[in-house]
Amino acid sequence: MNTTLTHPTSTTAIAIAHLDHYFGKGQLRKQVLSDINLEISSGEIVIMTGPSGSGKTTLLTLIGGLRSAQSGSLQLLNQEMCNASSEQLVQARRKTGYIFQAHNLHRSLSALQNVQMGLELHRHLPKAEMKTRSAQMLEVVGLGHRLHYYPEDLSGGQKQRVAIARALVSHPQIVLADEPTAALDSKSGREVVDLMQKLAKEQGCTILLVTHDNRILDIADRIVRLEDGQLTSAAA
Ligand SMILES: Nc1ncnc2c1ncn2[C@@H]1O[C@H](COP(=O)(O)OP(=O)(O)OP(=O)(O)O)[C@@H](O)[C@H]1O
Repeated sequence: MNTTLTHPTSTTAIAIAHLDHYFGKGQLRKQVLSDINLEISSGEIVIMTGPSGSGKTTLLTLIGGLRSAQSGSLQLLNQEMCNASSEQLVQARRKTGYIFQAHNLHRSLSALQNVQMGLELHRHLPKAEMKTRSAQMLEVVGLGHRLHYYPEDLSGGQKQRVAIARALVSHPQIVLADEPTAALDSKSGREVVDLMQKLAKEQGCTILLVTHDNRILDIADRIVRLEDGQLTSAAA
C-alpha cells in the first residue's frame, strides 16, 4: 500500500512524493527507487524493512542529504531537497543525526572526540562547550566512565552507544539509523534501540530506522516496507 501524500502539515518532519532515484548513466542507468510516497510526522518512530538491495540505504541517504535527490519531491522539515544545492544539503545534515550499521567511529579518536565530531557542523559553539556537551551525552548513554577510551578498547554495544551519542549530541530534529543493531548480539541490540527510543522521546525527535532485525520492531509507531525500489506496505 502506498501512503499517498496530500498536504504536509507543520508537524510533518519528512514528506516524500513521487520520488524516483537512478544510479549510473546511459545504458548502465538503473532505477533504484520508484514513485516513493511517504509522510512521517514529527516525533514518530518509523521502521523501514525490506530485502537486501531494495533501496533502503539509498532512500535514507537522500533524506539525510548525503546525496542529492533527483526527481519528485523530498521535503525535510519543509525544506525541498530535490535538486538541492550543496549548501542546502549541508543545512539538511545539520538537522539530522545519522547512525550507521558499522558505528563508523574514527579509530584514532577517543569516545569523547568522536562524539564532538557530531558538533562539527555547528562551528558557532565554543570548543569548551562542545566538549562539555559531548561528555554529558556520553554520560546519558552510560559511558561517562569511558570518555577517553579508544574504539578498539570498547565492546560492540559500547561503540554503537558512542555512535548514538554522536548522532544525538547536536539534538537533531531527525535521526536516521541504518541497521544500528546489525553488528550486535540481541541483548546489546535491545539496549541500543531502547536507548534510541528513550532519547528520541526526551528530545522530541523523529526516527527513521532501517532494520532486518525482527526483535526490535516493537519500538516502531509504524512499519513501512520497501521492495524492489517501491514502498509496498505501511502497517500501523
Ligand atoms: N553508489 C551506487 N552506485 C550504483 N548502484 C548503487 C549504488 N548504491 C547502491 N546501488 C544499487 O542500488 C540498489 C539499492 O541499494 P541499497 O544499498 O539502497 O539497498 P538496501 O535495501 O539498503 O540493501 P541492504 O539491505 O543490503 O543494505 C542495489 O541494487 C545497489 O546495488
